[in-house]
Amino acid sequence: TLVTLLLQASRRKVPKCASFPPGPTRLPLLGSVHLLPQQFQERTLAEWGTKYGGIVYAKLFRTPAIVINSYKIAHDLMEKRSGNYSDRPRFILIPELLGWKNSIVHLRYGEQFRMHRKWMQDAFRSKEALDSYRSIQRREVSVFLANLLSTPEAFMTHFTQFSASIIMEIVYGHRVLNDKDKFIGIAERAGESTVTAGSPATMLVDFFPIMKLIPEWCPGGGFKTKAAVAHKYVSELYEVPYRMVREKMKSGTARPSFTSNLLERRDRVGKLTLEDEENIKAAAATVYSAGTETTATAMMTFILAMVRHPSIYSKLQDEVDRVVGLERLPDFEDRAALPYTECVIKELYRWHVPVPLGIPHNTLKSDIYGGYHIPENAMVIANIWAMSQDEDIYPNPTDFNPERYMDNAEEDPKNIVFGFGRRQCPGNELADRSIFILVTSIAATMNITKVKDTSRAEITPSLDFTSGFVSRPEAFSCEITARSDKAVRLIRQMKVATE
Ligand code: HEM
Repeated sequence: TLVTLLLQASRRKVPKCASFPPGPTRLPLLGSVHLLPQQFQERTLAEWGTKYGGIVYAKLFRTPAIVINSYKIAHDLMEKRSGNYSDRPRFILIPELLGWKNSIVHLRYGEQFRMHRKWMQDAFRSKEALDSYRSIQRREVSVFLANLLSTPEAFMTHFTQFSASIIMEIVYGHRVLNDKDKFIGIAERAGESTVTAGSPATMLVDFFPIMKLIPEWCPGGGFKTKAAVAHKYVSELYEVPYRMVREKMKSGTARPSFTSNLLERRDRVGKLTLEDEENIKAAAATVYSAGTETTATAMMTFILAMVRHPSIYSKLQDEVDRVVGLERLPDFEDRAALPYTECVIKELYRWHVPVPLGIPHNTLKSDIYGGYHIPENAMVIANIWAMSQDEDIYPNPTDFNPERYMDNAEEDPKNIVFGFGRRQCPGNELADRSIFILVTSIAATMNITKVKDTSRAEITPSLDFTSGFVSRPEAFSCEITARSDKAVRLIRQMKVATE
């Protein structure tokens, strides 16, 4: 009878008619990781898609993984069945060893996640909240344009300062005055050390939780040294700006912010617990780290695309000039009248997606899709990059071609690049508004051209991108110059008016 029961149980786990989706060979212990390179994993996972189909089954060590390379399948599972696909796998390295505790990015699907998600939705998805950030965005655009006039070659740094300043002010009410800002320094150290400590090799601990018990001095324990450095910087990011807000609130000098609003709400309903404080610190630090590099990356891609496609840039400038005129700079209200600009923005998201593999989801229960069995507790990896380059949705996907979206002919990439379902990026609207106002303001005031070598031949920047969680263009050069004296005057006037 025991044998019968066991047989029944195993039959229940994998229904007779359903097998796992096809996938690459799996070795004992390793699963399929021996087939995964350290760099540009999205490309290998996309090759698996070509070979085995839109849904692939693999094993990462002992963890079952479902790789989704097709937008339709991602939509069917992660959107339409999002109740089952919105959990995260248990990560150890980043939340436990690097100190990103209570960060929504790693929270399992449950009460605490829902609370953080609501905070994010209220602050970054409501029209009222988003509209209230416009004045900050306008001011930072004017700072950005003035910086671009004085040091155009440092455009990459200016984009980072732009997105960092906006988020610092929204999250902590702190106004950034220059690139030597103390809080930005803290956040950058936390971000950089997380990337260094979180390389694919050290991620092993996520698959072998037992490794976290290995002492630092033991062979194989080296990852813990890097993790300890990151932990120190991440704690600084959690604590220092938070304490600044608390102190300013006490002295009555705090500007309203994401952090001060959450604290006030808690204060109003009674005592603020230590647990509340931990959650608020984590939410604030997470917004900063999730929102800065991603937005800056999309803007770097915009410049790269425009240097390589001068005729598209002049068409964009023509539309902006026609709608906005030459007497003022573009504003958020102009958006509805700028259809070509809208297509350029869609295409810059798709042409090179900032977060190629998104963040893995996890199944809560087993499921059947297309006759295949999807196990419970499987890591679900949506290959956003593969979807953005899918020839069936976007013919000639490597071309930068804004016209493909005219008359809504092709899928809006915004449905892909920000992820899926209840985990979809809560900062998508804020990022999109920042990108709109930057794209149009740059088009209205600046010319972007290729640099020339000593024999005056134009140099086309290459299409090289960094590999990693966020993938941005490798550093490249271009000429950015003011379009006219009038454009320079408008930038100066806007700077004075928004200060
Ligand atoms: C162009 C800019 C951006 C891109 C491409 C981007 C992309 C993404 C992606 C792909 C995910 C994973 C979604 C999933 O799991 O399915 C994500 C999550 C997230 N993003 Fe963004 N993002 C951007 C900007 C921002 C901004 C500005 C903020 C903050 C205001 C932000 C905050 C977050 C947070 C908190 C999460 C985790 C959500 C959760 O786990 O529930 N992002 N983002």
